[in-house]
Amino acid sequence: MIGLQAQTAAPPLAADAAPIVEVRGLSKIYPGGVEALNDISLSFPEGELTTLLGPSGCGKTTLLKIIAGLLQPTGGEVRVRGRAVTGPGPERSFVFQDFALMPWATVIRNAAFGLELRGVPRSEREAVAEKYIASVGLKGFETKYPHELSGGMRQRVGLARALAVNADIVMMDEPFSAVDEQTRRQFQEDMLRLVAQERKTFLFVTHSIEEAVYVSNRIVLLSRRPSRVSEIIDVNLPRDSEPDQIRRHPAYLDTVEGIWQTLKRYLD
Ligand SMILES: Nc1ncnc2c1ncn2[C@@H]1O[C@H](COP(=O)(O)OP(=O)(O)OP(=O)(O)O)[C@@H](O)[C@H]1O
Repeated sequence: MIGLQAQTAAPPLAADAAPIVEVRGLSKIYPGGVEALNDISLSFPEGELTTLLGPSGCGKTTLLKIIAGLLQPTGGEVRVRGRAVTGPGPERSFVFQDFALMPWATVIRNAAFGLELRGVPRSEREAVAEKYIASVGLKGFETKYPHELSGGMRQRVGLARALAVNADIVMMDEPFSAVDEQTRRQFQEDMLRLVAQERKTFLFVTHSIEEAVYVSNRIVLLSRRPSRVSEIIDVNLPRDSEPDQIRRHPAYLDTVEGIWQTLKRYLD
């Protein structure tokens, strides 16, 4: 099938890139006995966007939070550039589902907050924040407060904050779930531009197969809880085409359909 290749197929883009994050034999049993992950092993190539896709409640957020160092696994380990993860680190940033903005702080302060926590002087951190506020399309909104922004704009502030700390790995947990389709598509374009320009590694969680196929270099399909890796798909789309052309391209349509056929098996 065009655009849908098992990991063992001819080396696509993703297979060429060195892994920046390695997950080995990861398991997570929550207190109370919920087994979220069971022996997950995965590697995430540097400079690419990998999406975790799977049935609701299968453990995507759990996996992302363990990689972020926000949650401890029950078994196994995560390595970033070969070093074991024991907690959060400056090379990883996390965009939360609810963006976690401070309501009493302006856009620029919110965007610069990660740098403020690191003790970066105000003028310096605001200069960096300004750059990323502009890059997510919010130039002119620096002095606004979160309640003066739409949901999509608040998400952009969350993204600007994650980018401003200049982490190599940006993790995003369903960042587009609460916005309208138009905003969502605009955001997808922003993200593709950032992946191309910033050369960062993005780890992305979404419920949308179409969104996953549109933005990803690689998609990891997870099974029902306790999650295991069901399939890894390298997405090869004509990225230099217009968005509408990409969404009509056989490679895009075949990949969406192939994933749907796999995920359907996990639905009750
Ligand atoms: N703190 C917790 N304590 C106990 N169980 C939890 C906790 N957090 C998550 N779980 C359970 O672990 C499983 C995996 O949750 P997780 O949020 O990682 O899944 P998900 O794939 O991100 O879900 P969704 O697609 O619905 O966002 C779920 O059954 C959830 O109820």
